[in-house]
Amino acid sequence: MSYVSAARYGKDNVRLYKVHRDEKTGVQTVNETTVTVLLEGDIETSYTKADNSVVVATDSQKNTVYVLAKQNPVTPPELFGSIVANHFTTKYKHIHKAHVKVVTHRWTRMVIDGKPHPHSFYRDGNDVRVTEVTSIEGTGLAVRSGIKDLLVLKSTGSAFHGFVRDEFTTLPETWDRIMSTDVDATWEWKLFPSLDAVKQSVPLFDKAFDTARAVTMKTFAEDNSASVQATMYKMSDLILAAEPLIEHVSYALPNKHYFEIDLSWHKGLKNTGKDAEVYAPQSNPNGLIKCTVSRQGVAPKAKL
Ligand SMILES: O=c1[nH]c(=O)c2[nH]c(=O)[nH]c2[nH]1
Repeated sequence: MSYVSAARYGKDNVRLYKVHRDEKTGVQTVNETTVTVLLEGDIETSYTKADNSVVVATDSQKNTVYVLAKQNPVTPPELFGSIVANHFTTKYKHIHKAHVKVVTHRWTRMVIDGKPHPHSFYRDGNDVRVTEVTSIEGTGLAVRSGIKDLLVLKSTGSAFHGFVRDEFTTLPETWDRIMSTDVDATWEWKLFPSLDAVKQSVPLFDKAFDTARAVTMKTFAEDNSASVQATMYKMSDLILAAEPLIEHVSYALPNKHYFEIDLSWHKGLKNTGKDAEVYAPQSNPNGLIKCTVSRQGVAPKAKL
């Protein structure tokens, strides 16, 4: 009649904070993340036969995250995610895949009277660093890193013209528009055959994150954009060029529209075209433009 064709389960929204206290200098360093664990394996009978003997309780999964956070470094998140994912596929014979997502929230050290403060931090942006690791038994660790919710806007330097015009088209062509998006960028690393291989690459992860964030902002700011599509391709290409171990870069960019407002009805006020100053930001609908750019010679990315 029916069968379980796909199943995974685990703990979502495991919030985690870890502090490092440097005893010599008194400087403290903090890290706050939200972790998701999802396990796959020989677990069908827990669905079809109420067989809980195959269930590693999600409560135990949460406890495991806390214990591993105490016993291991939690940064970079690619390493911590790999440690947690690898734990589940090695500890339990019947668990063949473990998906671990680590969302890192920003805590930036305060500068007080020109000096970095030893133990005070502030949230300098709502963007988060997202790392997803899948430990695949007998294969290795698939690691995907990214930035999410980085809200950016440029007030000029963006055009959109030459698109299909037919009986469905009302959008005027523009050579100067506002461009705004919430950046969602991910980059996928060449498969790591083991946890040791991830450990050997530790210095690359923060470097790649800083590069991707900087490339995204610089390209967004400096590109004379023909479209969201053309700009996001340039960003992806630059990230691939900067880090040889990255095989795929994906962006998903909402096009957050700002509409001109015709105010000519009020005493002939000019507020369109080159006279536009007051705009109406739109909440919805919005464009949504996605792409994955892969290194030449690398097969298209696998769906995990
Ligand atoms: O950069 C853009 N790409 C599109 O595909 C598109 N479509 C649209 O209406 N405006 C835009 N802008």
